[in-house]
Amino acid sequence: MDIRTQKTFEALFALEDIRETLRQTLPNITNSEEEHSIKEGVNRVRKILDDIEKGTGIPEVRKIAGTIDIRSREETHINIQPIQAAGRLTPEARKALIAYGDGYSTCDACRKPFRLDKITSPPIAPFHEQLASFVNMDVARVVPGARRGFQAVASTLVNKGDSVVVSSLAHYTEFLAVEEAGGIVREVPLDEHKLVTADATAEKIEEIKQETGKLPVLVMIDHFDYQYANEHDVKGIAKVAHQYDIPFLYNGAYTVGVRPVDGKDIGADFVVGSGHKSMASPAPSGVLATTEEWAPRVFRTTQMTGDLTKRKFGVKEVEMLGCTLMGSTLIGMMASFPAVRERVNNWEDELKKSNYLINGLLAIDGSRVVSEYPRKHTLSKINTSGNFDIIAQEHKRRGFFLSDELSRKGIVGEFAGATRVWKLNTYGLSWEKVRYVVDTFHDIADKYKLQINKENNSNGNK
Ligand SMILES: Cc1ncc(COP(=O)(O)O)c(C=O)c1O
Repeated sequence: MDIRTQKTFEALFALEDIRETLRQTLPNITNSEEEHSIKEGVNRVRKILDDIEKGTGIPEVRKIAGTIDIRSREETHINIQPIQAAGRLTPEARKALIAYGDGYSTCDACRKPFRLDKITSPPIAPFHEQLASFVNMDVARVVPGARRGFQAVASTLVNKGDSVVVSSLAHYTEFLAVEEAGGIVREVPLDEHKLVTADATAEKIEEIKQETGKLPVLVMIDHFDYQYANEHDVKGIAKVAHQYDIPFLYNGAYTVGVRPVDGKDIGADFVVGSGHKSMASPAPSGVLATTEEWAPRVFRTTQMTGDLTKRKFGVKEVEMLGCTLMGSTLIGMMASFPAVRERVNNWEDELKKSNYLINGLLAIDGSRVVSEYPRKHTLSKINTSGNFDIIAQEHKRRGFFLSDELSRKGIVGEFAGATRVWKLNTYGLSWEKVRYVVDTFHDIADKYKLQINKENNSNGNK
């Protein structure tokens, strides 16, 4: 959706808000000053809509947008922030946030068997089915963040002292989930390309078996890690895990919602995704999907009864603590889902843009890409200690000079002050914006007399 359409949508929404206030207040208005100010508000929104039509309205929109919690960064800037890109909400999700802000607003039509994933109005039950088929698994639940997916699986499978195999680039939340269950994390070392391989995973499993006399109870690997966004051989690793009869958890925090994910093809027993990282959804949200085989264990229902009252709690799922996401978090996720389901098909183009930008940076003498290259993700880590950081040493603003230069040109999101090793993300930026970012970096390089090799901008040296 282009910015103009989005603005129109937002202004319409603000207008709707004012209309609602009018509807509620008008019959009681005795105070002509109040009436006047409401009418003035309506006129202001009308003017914004006119301005948008003429293409002149953005600053005015920002004023009113502030009142309905619209962030100004995406309206007036190009944001290359590394972890926010694919979690940014669609206008539909923004609308859902307000409409379903009340926590139990999803529960009006909750009928027997009284569980979130069984509610059909709004269509939460079909959404769960769509989520499962989106990642080609059998059963799915929404969870408050990928970390709660790890937690549910670890709590189900891991007993005190059990080993769990993770990558040595695993996210800290995987460690916490295992720790909480009483398990011990064992990391697979990286190879020289900073990748986790199937062979290294097999060696680690053998090592654990030798040392403890027991096999690990779970292998949990990030498809793309959070450090470099390098792609790890999840399919090969799942195969190894299964050769030992160990279940495999696929961490798709950086994939589910941005590129196609086929859990069955990968050989995953569990697929975990993050709504606020990669599914244009409000935080905290995520998905845990599994197979028919594992669903009865990880989504087991309670056996508890009240000792005095003999109450039973029906089909409430233990690991989900009954129900998980409610209100606007869930409806926001659902509102973005049609767009998310569609956008995964654009992944190849997203990768072209990512590589275009990285190549543009590599063309500046002294740049290096720390992530694997060519890029297989839109998140990348780069090293500019050989160019921008040298300028920073002499500059009166030190490391902040680069952020100053970028934000002067409307580019934000890099870690302010970081001119050595830093991350950026191109996800969702149009070609026009990506080209503009590259041109801006080149302009800054020119200004500070750095060498640019425009013909040879595919230098991928590490
Ligand atoms: C690789 C990876 N896994 C898991 C997580 C946790 O995701 P969530 O915030 O949805 O719990 C993150 C968050 O940054 C991550 O980078």
